Amino acid sequence: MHQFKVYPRWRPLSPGEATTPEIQRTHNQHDSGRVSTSLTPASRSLTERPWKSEAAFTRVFEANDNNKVVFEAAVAPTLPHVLDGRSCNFFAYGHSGSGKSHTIIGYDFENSDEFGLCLAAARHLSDALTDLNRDISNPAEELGIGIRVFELRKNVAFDLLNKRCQCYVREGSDGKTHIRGETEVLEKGKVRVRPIVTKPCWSFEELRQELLAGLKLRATGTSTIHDQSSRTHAVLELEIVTRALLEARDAVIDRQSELVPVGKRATDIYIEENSKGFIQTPEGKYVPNPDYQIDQARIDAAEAKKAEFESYVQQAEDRVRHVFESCGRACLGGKLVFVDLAGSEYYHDKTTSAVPRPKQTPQEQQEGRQINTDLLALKEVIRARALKQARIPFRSSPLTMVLRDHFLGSNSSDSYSAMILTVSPSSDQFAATMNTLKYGNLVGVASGENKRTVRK
Ligand SMILES: Nc1ncnc2c1ncn2[C@@H]1O[C@H](COP(=O)(O)OP(=O)(O)OP(=O)(O)O)[C@@H](O)[C@H]1O
Repeated sequence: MHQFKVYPRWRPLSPGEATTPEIQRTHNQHDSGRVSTSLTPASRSLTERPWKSEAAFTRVFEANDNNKVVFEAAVAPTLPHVLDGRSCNFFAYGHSGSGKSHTIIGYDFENSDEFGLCLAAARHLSDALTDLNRDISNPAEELGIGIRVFELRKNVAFDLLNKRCQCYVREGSDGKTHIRGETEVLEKGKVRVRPIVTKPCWSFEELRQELLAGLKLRATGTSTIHDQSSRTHAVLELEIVTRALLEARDAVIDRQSELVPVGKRATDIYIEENSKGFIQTPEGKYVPNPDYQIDQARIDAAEAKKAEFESYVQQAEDRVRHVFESCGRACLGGKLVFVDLAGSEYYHDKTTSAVPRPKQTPQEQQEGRQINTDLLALKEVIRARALKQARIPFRSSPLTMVLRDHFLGSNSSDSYSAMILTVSPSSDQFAATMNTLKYGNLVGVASGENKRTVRK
């Protein structure tokens, strides 16, 4: 069964907010086990009115719950699924400064009680893999954690483990999502279409260093962290890998890269022959050119070459499948995906939001529209999955395209996702907090829907 849980997390008042009154909130547990939340503003105004969610939340974390409490409740129960080879996804959503980075990445890399969810999960996974590796003698089969970190803005992914290189989110002819960068020319004229880099880590310490190095790029690559980081979705992926798996996947990228020019040449020859073989009449119709006989043998030779290179890709993909089948470890390919979603200040749902939007520049408005599209698409994907619809609208936005494989995973009928809604208790932030909880409420309700309760 696909589970999607939503957890509001209230952060403490910051030192700057110490004298501000707190938003009054009460939580009510329903028979379903889910929790509803009621908010009361410090003072009544047109935009700040009491609001009550539906029974949409699994549990509410209060300001005195540290990262360890959140990890134990929301992430730790999913680790057995990851060690069984499945994908588990965690989203943090909230206004700028509400605690998304504190929750997902954490600011304390020494005190394990304050590790962000990603690092805490990596430490637990690492410990589990150390145990599993004890009886492995072949280095190619040693289990490690492959880490990928990128920021997503529109359909561009900035690879934080590869100098913020730009990659583009596209759907391939195989129907899968590919995140690929420019074509690199290597030695001996070999070409390679650069993928998002996977850094394999064979110890927790190695992973911590890779993550820290990548996150530094997130900060220095933008003008101010708080202003800019809220306008992108940050994606951190941890996957259980072996050297054999990474090598097999690299071979797929190499074969696909080799196919690109061969496929292009076949297309070019086809177009060239057909543009010579037909002419346009004065009436605008295309008819065979009496002065040129299409060279079908040339087209066929190019197509045959393309088919040959496609078969190399197929063989490389078969090799990846073989690595999975012969590994004998169910955990191979198990994934944890953490997404620090763009700031909720950009989200606006016209059916629910009475919250005025902050004044934005035209560029911010355009980015805001894209973020809105992403977040609505995410909600619709969650809803379609809860309803077990045959067609899940993954193509609706680059964010949902990127998440497609993670949602489907190796066993789409048994996956797990959760969203942490980070909110500020400061009454100054009432509108922002309510906006975040409203989105979480929609997601929570959507994920709880099933065929019997579907609303027209
Ligand atoms: N639950 C919490 N407990 C203690 N401190 C917190 C908590 N949540 C957030 N903070 C503190 O609040 C500040 C802002 O949090 P954070 O940087 O995580 O916000 P953010 O939502 O990621 O912002 P942005 O989207 O702008 O990057 C940080 O100093 C962080 O340590």
